[in-house]
Amino acid sequence: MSAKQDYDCVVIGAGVQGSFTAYQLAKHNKKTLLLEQFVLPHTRGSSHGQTRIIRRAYEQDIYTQMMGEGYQLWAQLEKEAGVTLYRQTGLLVMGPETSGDYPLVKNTLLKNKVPTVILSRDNFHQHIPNVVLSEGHGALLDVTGGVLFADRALKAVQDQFQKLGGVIQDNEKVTEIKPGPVVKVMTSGGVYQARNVVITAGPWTNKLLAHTGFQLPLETVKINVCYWKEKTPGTYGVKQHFPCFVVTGSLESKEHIYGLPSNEYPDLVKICYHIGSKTDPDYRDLQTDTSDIDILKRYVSRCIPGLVPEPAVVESCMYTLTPDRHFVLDYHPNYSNIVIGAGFSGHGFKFGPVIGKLLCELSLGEVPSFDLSSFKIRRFQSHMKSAL
Ligand SMILES: Cc1cc2nc3c(=O)[nH]c(=O)nc-3n(C[C@H](O)[C@H](O)[C@H](O)COP(=O)(O)OP(=O)(O)OC[C@H]3O[C@@H](n4cnc5c(N)ncnc54)[C@H](O)[C@@H]3O)c2cc1C
Ligand SMILES: O=C(O)[C@@H]1CCCC=N1
Repeated sequence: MSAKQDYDCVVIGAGVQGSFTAYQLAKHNKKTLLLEQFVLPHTRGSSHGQTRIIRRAYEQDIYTQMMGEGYQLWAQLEKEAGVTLYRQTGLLVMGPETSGDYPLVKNTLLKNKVPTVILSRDNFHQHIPNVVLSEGHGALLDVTGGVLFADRALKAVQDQFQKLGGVIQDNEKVTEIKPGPVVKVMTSGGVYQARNVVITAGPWTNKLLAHTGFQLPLETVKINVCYWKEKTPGTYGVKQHFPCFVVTGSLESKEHIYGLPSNEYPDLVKICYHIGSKTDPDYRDLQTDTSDIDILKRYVSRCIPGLVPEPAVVESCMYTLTPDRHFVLDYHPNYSNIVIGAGFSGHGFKFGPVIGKLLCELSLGEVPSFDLSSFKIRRFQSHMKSAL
């Protein structure tokens, strides 16, 4: 085992959140180490794949407001790295018009003056051909919604971090954390110490937190990432201005479905179900439940008639869910020099640059740029158990 190396901050986990946090710390001239258990790039966590949706359409103001800054920070990274990371397609939101999330999303967009087009049932078809709007559903377009090029973004932020002098050690799993005024981090390849540690370990968060005698109420689920073939190539393509879309749910309709235009694989449209089956991140391939694919097949054949209602490609990914589906952005309850960013609940990618900024602010002891009360650990008081 190599000799101890000292850093101002060690960030554990090089997914989107850890990579942006490390980048922000390096921007603040902190000597920063980013540790990743797998060889980069990898497909075993939550941040891989070519695309993610970016949007301001949310039920809660806080996310819509955070994304106001999010768009600016994505543009800044595009400029710094000289790459395109965002493609504007618009985001189509459909859902029961008077119940569930749709009216909340509509209200948030209008209240926050986000460019929005409300589609009526009469003009829906003219704007969005080849999609059937379900009975009783409303529809709107979050105009600046679109696609983020996820793999490219991860590489860009990690490259920028290294250009700023940051160190990435991949293929190096953290095996132990010894908290204290100086935290000791043991890995499969070395021992490091730092005044501050940030844990951004995605689905493995609780496995790491166990070393600190603490557990969060997190659940990891596997998502089947399905791609559906266009009957006529290009029908739902970015070049045809087909938007990203989200079908919001309600108590009666359990549809929580989202999709992105065909782009990454020729003639294939990515459409996924937002609810997955419980898994262990180290054994996710053993989770073989496909009931989500059955729900998607029925939706595709009913509402997206230009697609073959049988997935042509199925990949996999994981969500790390909190009970209320809001993030965890907070200090460790027992160690103020350990910051936790976790529980991104299947909607965290677009926030990567903002989360990186916020976790960096927490780690530096600065006042965070946004009110983080929705993201505090103490909201789970009744769920939490000590691992001590
Ligand atoms: C199918 C799918 C679709 C999604 N769609 C969207 C979308 O359209 N828009 C959106 O905004 N979000 C979306 N998300 C959510 C978003 O991708 C996640 O919220 C985000 O990627 C979470 O990032 P993370 O950094 O927290 O986790 P991860 O990417 O999992 O990163 C954690 C990292 O920590 C590493 N690690 C863990 N333990 C250790 C250890 N002991 N030592 C060293 N390293 C360790 C892991 O290997 C991993 O690389 C989607 C997610 C999925 C799965
Ligand atoms: O976060 C997103 O935008 C996507 C779409 C809705 C469900 C989850 N991820």
